[in-house]
Amino acid sequence: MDRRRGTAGDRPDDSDAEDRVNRCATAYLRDAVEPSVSAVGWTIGSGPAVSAGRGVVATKDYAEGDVILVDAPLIVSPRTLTGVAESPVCPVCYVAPGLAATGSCAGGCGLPVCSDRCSNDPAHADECRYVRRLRPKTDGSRWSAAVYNAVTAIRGLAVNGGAHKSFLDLLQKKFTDKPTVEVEELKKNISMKLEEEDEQIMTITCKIMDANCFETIITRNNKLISLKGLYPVASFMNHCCVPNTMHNFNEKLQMIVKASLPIYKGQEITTTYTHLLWSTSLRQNHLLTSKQFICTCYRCCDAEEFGTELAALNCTVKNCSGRVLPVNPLNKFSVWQCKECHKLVTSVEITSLLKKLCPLMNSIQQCPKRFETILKTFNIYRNSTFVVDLRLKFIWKSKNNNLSLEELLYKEKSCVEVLNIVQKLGLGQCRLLGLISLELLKVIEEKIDRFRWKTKTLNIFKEQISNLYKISVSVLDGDANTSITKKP
Ligand SMILES: C[S@@+](CC[C@H](N)C(=O)[O-])C[C@H]1O[C@@H](n2cnc3c(N)ncnc32)[C@H](O)[C@@H]1O
Repeated sequence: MDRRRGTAGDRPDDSDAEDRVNRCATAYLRDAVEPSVSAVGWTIGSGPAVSAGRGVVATKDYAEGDVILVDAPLIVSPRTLTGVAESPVCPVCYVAPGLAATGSCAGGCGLPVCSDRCSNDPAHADECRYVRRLRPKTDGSRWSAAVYNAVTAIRGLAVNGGAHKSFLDLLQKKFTDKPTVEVEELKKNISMKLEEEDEQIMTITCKIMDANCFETIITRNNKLISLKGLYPVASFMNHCCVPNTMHNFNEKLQMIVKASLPIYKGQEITTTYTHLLWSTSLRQNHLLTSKQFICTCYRCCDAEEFGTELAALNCTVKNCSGRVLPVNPLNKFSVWQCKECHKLVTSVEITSLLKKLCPLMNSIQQCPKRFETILKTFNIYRNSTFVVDLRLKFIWKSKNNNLSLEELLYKEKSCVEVLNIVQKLGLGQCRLLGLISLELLKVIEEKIDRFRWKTKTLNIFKEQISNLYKISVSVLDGDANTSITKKP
């Protein structure tokens, strides 16, 4: 990838290449998305406004909540299975039938297709025929994990045979000399030899997915299923830890990219490749291992992350109530320092502490009482990224009508704390804001159901509910995976 920064149009080669990218992007959206929503107020290019290589730049102003882009997936596929305990989803309709219930496709491709209907689905016909010809090594009834994990790569062959194959050439590929695991495993688990050209396309497809794919969420049988989606136009959006967009997925699995912050003409349009509430070290680690770059955005440069102190650990010096933060958050070997007693802690000590802390935090179940005891016992900073993560798990997993009053109030407090962090980080109208506002709204409704409030108090709650409802609707409008049913 060309990481040079310069003015778009400085180099004739660059501007030709950018023209081609923009032509392909516009043609793709014209074909794949309804023309009414494919109008563009952005361009793909390089230059001083762009954080790396090519990026998407606004050609007009956008207000919070404005739709910037609706993109359609060029490839959607199930996530790769990493262990025998993991269950596949049907690669045609994406329901999760469970490992035991999963047979293989009646068409003989060795994929865990859930029903005859899916086996006979025209969308599955070409890949079924292709894989069958490769003679997958299965015992006739079991599905093949190797074929399943290669579905993404195999779907790249269809892209190569289609009208928008140019994206296989245009999109960034993960830089690696290592053989692609999915393709190597497929080769070992079929009786026929892969055609050289097919193998090449499959390898390119995997590298493109590694560099560009989004987590695509779909609802099946009331469960959220996480898939991989290649959205060829949105793929040109670079990362920022305070992105100015958010995205939802509609019923057709199209990605709706909206402005989460005001965006001005000439400004780069960004997304996030990590969790918004992870601390800088977690985000940096994720970006380096999965996308091979170090983010240097203004949030990453601020050890306190705009006062949220997500990375902070409590100081272990007796009688000191200070918090320890990295001196240089961009350097993983940086020394850490207590803000109060100024004691220095080496990165080795921090790493060893985090190694003990992570499994402990992961082992904590949903019970807030036990959770609070652990925080005290192990002297964990109550606003650290780990605690935020636990609060979020509790918010997502607990069912309001099953909670004791104490737990319900704890959930309310957790929602408010998360919303405060979202605000401090300046994340604007991000999806998390919509989802947490919706959860808080439901908690307040549950509280109203349980108590007989006086009219005056009720009116305050009604106003709060109405505000939360407005926020959730404006953020989650068109999101196929959330249901905002009740209008207060
Ligand atoms: C999905 S692509 C984004 C488009 C890419 N810039 C291009 O020219 O095709 C992801 C890649 O862009 C680069 N990138 C994205 N955001 C970045 C950032 N904030 N800092 C440095 N590199 C970034 C990284 O190389 C990353 O692997």
